[in-house]
Amino acid sequence: MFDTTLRDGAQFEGISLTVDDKLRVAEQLDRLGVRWIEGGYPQANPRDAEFFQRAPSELSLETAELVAFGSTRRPAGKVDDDTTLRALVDAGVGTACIVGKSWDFHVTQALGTTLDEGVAMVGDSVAFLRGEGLRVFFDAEHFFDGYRTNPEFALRVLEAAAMGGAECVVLCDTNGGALPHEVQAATADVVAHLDVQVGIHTQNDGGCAVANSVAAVLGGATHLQGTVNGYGERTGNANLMTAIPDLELKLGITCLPEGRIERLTSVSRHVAELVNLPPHPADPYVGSSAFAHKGGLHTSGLGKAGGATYEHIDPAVVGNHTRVLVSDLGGRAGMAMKAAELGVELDGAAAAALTDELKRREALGFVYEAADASLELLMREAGGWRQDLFSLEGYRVTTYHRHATRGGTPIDDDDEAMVDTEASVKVWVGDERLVAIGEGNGPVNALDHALRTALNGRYPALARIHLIDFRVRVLDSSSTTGAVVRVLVDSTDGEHTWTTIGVDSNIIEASWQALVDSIVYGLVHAGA
Ligand SMILES: CC(=O)SCCNC(=O)CCNC(=O)[C@H](O)C(C)(C)COP(=O)(O)OP(=O)(O)OC[C@H]1O[C@@H](n2cnc3c(N)ncnc32)[C@H](O)[C@@H]1OP(=O)(O)O
Ligand SMILES: CC(=O)C(=O)O
Repeated sequence: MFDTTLRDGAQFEGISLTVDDKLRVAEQLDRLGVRWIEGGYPQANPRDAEFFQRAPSELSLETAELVAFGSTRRPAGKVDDDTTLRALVDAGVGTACIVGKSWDFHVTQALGTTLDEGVAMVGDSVAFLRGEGLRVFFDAEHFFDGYRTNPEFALRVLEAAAMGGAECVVLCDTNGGALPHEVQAATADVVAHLDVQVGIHTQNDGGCAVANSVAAVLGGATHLQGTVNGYGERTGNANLMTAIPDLELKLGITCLPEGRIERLTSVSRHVAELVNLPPHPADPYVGSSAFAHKGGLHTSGLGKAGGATYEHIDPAVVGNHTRVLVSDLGGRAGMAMKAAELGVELDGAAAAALTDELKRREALGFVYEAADASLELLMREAGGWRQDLFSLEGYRVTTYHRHATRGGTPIDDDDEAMVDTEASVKVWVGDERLVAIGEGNGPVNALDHALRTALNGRYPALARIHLIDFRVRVLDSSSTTGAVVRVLVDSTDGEHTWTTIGVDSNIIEASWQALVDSIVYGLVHAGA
């Protein structure tokens, strides 16, 4: 397993890693147990060079070794004064991976040289690095396109790398357009032809990067390059989070040290945090939706005979877990399973009644799969529970926009438009009536302040509950400003986060519903 998240992954649009980020990603890769970590292109930029300088003292790798990436010498150049090759030697690692062209079209057009010189660039460069004491892997760029149009030249390039001392020639589908059957056949041909290890590196332009990696392994490749979450140039690389379990769990080919595959989900999500990209829910094996069941027929089967009915593996094997989603596409069985997941007791009659109520609400625009906290409150109510923390008598919100000009004339020289919002809330706690006013930078903020002021001192846990996100979606945009809106609010108590929902044609009322659910849920879970 050769991970190139820090090199090819860094070529993904939207990723820009600091040296500290790169060190943290390398720690995660080592935690997962890959054999090789391609740390970057030391000649390309000061960040990658600094990574290789700092890594020996700041990383203590247990299973992985660092590899430095570069290219062959320039056409008609000399290996001794080639800055890329020198940077690889100076990177201070034991292994280099260099890329060279194996498609005749690229040699003549992109490099602007002859095919013989193209072959010499590869052989000379590998031999130079070997002479400097490095182990060398050779990435044969555009191998499958080259093999399709001029197999004799493509194989000559691989031979030159092998003769120069490369211990692995890596067949690259650089444009990502190959299909599995051709990758498998070409790989098998190379394996039969050469005496060195053969590897595979695929891009995902045809959506086949993982399939092509698996096909190459079936064709005899024993070195697989890929990235965490499939990050990489353009549409990305082979996603190791998919390829590793495909190979280990489906084909019985060991990729990681014993006991590491169960770290797959946590490493995937941790690296997503480090590169600052949201994890993709539908990613196989590690995505949050990978084992999330929504259809009523599915959840019913799952409830009767367990995960094997609708899950291709036990999610725990890759560190993930089963989730049940309730929606208007589900029935009683899914509702009962979701209640059990949330720790709410719901008998059959209550589950059936709530299923009908939920379908009615979803028709109005509620989506409970996105708002587990509001769903839990609904379930509790279906089981006979009533929240007695507070009840609303009424609220009022006013926003005053005072313009900076009057009749086109500024009111005074430095006056700017002012928008003030004030809310008043009247609630009952038991038989005590509480009235409070709150100011805010908008209606929801003002209502939140007013409600907290009214409840001040009653529930100390309220101080720990904060809103962290607020999303509004217009549900019937044809009604323009009269449309129904859906508000989702994310909240936290510093330890857990939860999501609540409100739907109404009045955005303030929808927000109020989500706000109240958020506070009630937070207080109930704090034991208030
Ligand atoms: C398939 C892959 O993903 S390979 C990795 C691709 N990743 C990157 O390119 C990221 C890092 N790259 C860089 O920072 C820069 O491109 C550098 C530092 C490597 C080179 O920068 P520059 O010298 O300014 O060259 P520039 O980027 O404009 O062009 C690339 C040069 O490399 C040459 N080149 C391309 N492939 C190879 C190769 N396999 N061996 C030697 N030279 C090559 C090109 O012909 C071009 O040379 P030219 O300037 O004489 O036309
Ligand atoms: C080397 C590489 O990243 C490629 O050929 O796609």
